[in-house]
Amino acid sequence: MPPYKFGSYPSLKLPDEKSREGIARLVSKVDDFRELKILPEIRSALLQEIKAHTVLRSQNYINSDKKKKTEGELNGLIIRPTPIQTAAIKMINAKRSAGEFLKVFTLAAETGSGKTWAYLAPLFQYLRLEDVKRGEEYVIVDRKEVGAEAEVDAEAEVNEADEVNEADVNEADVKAEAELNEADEVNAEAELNEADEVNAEAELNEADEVNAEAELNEADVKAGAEVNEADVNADSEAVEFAKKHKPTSHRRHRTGIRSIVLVPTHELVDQVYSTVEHTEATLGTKLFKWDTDSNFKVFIQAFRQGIDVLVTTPPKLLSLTRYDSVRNPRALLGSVKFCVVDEADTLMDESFVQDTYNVTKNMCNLNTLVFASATIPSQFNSTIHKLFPDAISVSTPSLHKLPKSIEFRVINASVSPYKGSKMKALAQTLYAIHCDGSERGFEKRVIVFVNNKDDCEKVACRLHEKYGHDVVYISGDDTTDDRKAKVQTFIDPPKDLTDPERSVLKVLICTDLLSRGLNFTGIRNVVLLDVPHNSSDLVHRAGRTGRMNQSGRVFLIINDQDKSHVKGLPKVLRNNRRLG
Ligand SMILES: Nc1ncnc2c1ncn2[C@@H]1O[C@H](COP(=O)(O)OP(=O)(O)OP(=O)(O)O)[C@@H](O)[C@H]1O
Repeated sequence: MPPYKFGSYPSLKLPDEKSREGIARLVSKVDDFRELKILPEIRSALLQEIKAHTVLRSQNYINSDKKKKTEGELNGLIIRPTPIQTAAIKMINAKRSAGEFLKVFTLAAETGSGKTWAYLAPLFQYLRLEDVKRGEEYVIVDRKEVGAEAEVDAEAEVNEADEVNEADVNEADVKAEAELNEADEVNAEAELNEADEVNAEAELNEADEVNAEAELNEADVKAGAEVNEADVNADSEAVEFAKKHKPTSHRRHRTGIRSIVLVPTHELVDQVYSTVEHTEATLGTKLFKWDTDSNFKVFIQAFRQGIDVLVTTPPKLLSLTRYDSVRNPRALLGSVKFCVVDEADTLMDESFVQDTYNVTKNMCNLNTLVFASATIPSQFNSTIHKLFPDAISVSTPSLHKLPKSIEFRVINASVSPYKGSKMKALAQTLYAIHCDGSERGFEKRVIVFVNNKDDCEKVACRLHEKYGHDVVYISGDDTTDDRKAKVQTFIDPPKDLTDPERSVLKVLICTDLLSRGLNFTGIRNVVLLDVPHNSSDLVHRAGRTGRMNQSGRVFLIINDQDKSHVKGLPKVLRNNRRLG
């Protein structure tokens, strides 16, 4: 078992005020990606990907009463860094002092605030600079070819010294907090390392470890993992070099996995993979998705040629170690330098923590570990700080607030006309959404969350049989493909209606599993049929709408028994307070 406790995370923890203030100052100064220290090709890949796929493109369905934007207008959207993107890029990319090896960050910001790019930009930057330091083949950038972009970049070059100072100030704040806590905390990191060493030794002693035919040769991986870590100064030289050069198409093969993004669900594997995939052509990233439909032989081939970014779930990653040719997890993961644990509070809760721990402990050459989440439960926070006392919190000023763009309504099913029936209240709410004249010309989609998996079917059958709604539900019997197919209708943009006067409503009934991280495109209405078990669940479920400050509505259906649980909620929402 991991050397720490885990739990159901009843309350949320806010980073200390000093560190929040420091980050607010940092964020307020930046309004353009060009002001951030990212390499031009990474910035262009980022802007291109966001422009083409941002949820902001769904404004035509969500605000159907406003003038429809043309494709040209949508393509001309001005993309500015969100607060978490500014803070994360600045702090993760900040220069490290000599001797600093593993750096751990927790990124926390409200749902739909662009956390994926907040960790992907530093990840790409890390990979690119590592290439430079290894002396990969590069050609001098043709400035004319790169054009105005590169020139603007040269002009906008950030004053590196200032930036590092700012980051240092924040880091110092965070460190101060960690020191205060240190007295009453066991040094869990030491325990972790010790446990690792014992494990590693045991593994090395295993008779079948010496397998001449092993597909994954540990020596190769270690060789592949060899980067001049101590030479921190090489970083700034590499930045300068990379600005003037770009990679040739024939980069050297390097066995192993260089970075991993871990997520909790297969749907999220697809989502993150497709974001990275959109940059493949621009950045030449070699990526791999290890998921239910992946083939081991294909994986091994990709591994031998080198994987820049692997997207997977912890249990799936662990499943690789069950193949005869992958006996030693360290041989598999020893080359990983940058790891992201997305939806971190889920991946560190009791359903995942063992697997997350088992994979990360084998990343023995890790340089950067990023935990990203929209919520920081107290227990999660203390776990991270026990494991990594120097972990740096990067969180935004609006953390744990529901996005202002969400209109939140509480419906009491105990009163007339529902007379205690939550089903009646739900059916009535869906009927009202169906007829409200919004999302004109498009199929409307609504997501209904319940607390228990078994209730999905019951609710779906009642809605369909008694009220005639077009409903799909997530069932425990679904295969991964079944589930993905059901969810896809809600992730894709809505279909156009041939007759705009007709209103079509589709309903998805699901549990918390689908509340994490998924970008449902243009979903304007979310219904919570059960009161979520805790603030975290409330934040994530509500956060499937109102993404990137778009408008959205959340309906919470309660009855008299629930009343005491949500007593404080209206006030919190009215005054835009944080959930605790
Ligand atoms: N700077 C930006 N400007 C406009 N749109 C953006 C920007 N950054 C990301 N987006 C878009 O915002 C949407 C939400 O991004 P993302 O999924 O990364 O949010 P998140 O913070 O991870 O959400 P969650 O907490 O639910 O996981 C995506 O469609 C993404 O393309």
